[in-house]
Amino acid sequence: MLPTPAQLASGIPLGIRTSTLVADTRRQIIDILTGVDRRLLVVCGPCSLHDPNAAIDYAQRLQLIAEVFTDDLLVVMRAYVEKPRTSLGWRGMVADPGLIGTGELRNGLVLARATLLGILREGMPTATEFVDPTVAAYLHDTVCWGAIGARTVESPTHRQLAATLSMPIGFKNRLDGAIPPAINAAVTAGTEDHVLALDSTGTPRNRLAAGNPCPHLVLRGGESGPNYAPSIVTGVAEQMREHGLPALPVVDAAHGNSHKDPGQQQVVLAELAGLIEDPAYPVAGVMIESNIVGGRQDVDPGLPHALVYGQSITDACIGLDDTRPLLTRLAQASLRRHLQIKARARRNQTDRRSTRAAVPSRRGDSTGPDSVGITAVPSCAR
Ligand SMILES: O=C[C@H](O)[C@H](O)COP(=O)(O)O
Ligand SMILES: C=C(OP(=O)(O)O)C(=O)O
Repeated sequence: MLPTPAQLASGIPLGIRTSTLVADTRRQIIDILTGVDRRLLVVCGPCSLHDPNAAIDYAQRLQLIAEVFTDDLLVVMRAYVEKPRTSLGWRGMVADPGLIGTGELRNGLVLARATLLGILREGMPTATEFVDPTVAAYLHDTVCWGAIGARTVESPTHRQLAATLSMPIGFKNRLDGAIPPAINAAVTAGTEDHVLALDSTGTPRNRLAAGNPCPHLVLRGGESGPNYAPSIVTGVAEQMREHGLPALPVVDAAHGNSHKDPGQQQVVLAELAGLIEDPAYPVAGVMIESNIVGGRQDVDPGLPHALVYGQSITDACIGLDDTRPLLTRLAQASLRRHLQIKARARRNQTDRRSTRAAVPSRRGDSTGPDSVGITAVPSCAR
């Protein structure tokens, strides 16, 4: 028998420092997604975690880089312990920690929870994709940002799962590039609903899910091509607002936006940095697939542990040496965007002052909001 979620959590508990980090980061991410916090969210890290030591090592190295940019970036580490596959393939640390397909789920759950906690202990906030709703019951409290991926975005079960989760959830556009299913998912997940869910003792319950506190979109490109062009991103932000979901989208520089090619991912990130400087480009963040060593490798079934340390066994990633300058460039873009918004607000204020001086009878009129691309909107959280 497997442990219940409560049994696993009591063996590998969150401490005060780590649970505070999770709660604070969730709040900060929501503020960024809704334009209250001016920084850029950066979800950055390996495509998947297979080696706990390398994962903690990456977290330590990323933390040292991220702490330099805290004024301009909120860096959250991709800590993906479940992998959705197009067809057959390794399904991640939870399902197959031994990398040989023997399904050691007990070890997988222990290793995944311990690794997520280890990353938090290094001071790095965590991001993951929720693939199996039952697994979510074991890990959700260790996660600051969550994704529902391109392969599951239309699944009612995953939308209901997101409605029960308290971290902001990003919904990816479909593999073929279709965006409306992700908008439908965000609307559904943001709505209160009765769902069948396991409680921490593993007992099935008819639970009233509050709705996700900040459902938003992740534009990951697709078979129809990349989807981070300003016209697409602006359209998505507008549609979300029309649905009463004020969260700005995140752009995934990997996957369909760069054909899983880390060289192309760097090109996309450089382009994104240029776009982000313009306050009219309404994005809250970017996603990067990065690892200690760039590229990818196959697991040899006969020698599953003869692997290059710190290199992906799923999608090819950008190496950390190349990730550092990209984060520097994104921080610069985030700062420039902020300075442009401030300069524009100052110009608007001066214009209003001169209008008032010219038309003294309009005393008492409302000045109205500044006309900048990213304005503070009410928080998603209810
Ligand atoms: O992010 C990782 C992969 O893109 C995802 O798990 C699917 O991979 P696959 O198409 O190789 O199965
Ligand atoms: C599988 C992933 O992404 P997508 O759903 O966009 O393919 C991922 O981010 O690991």
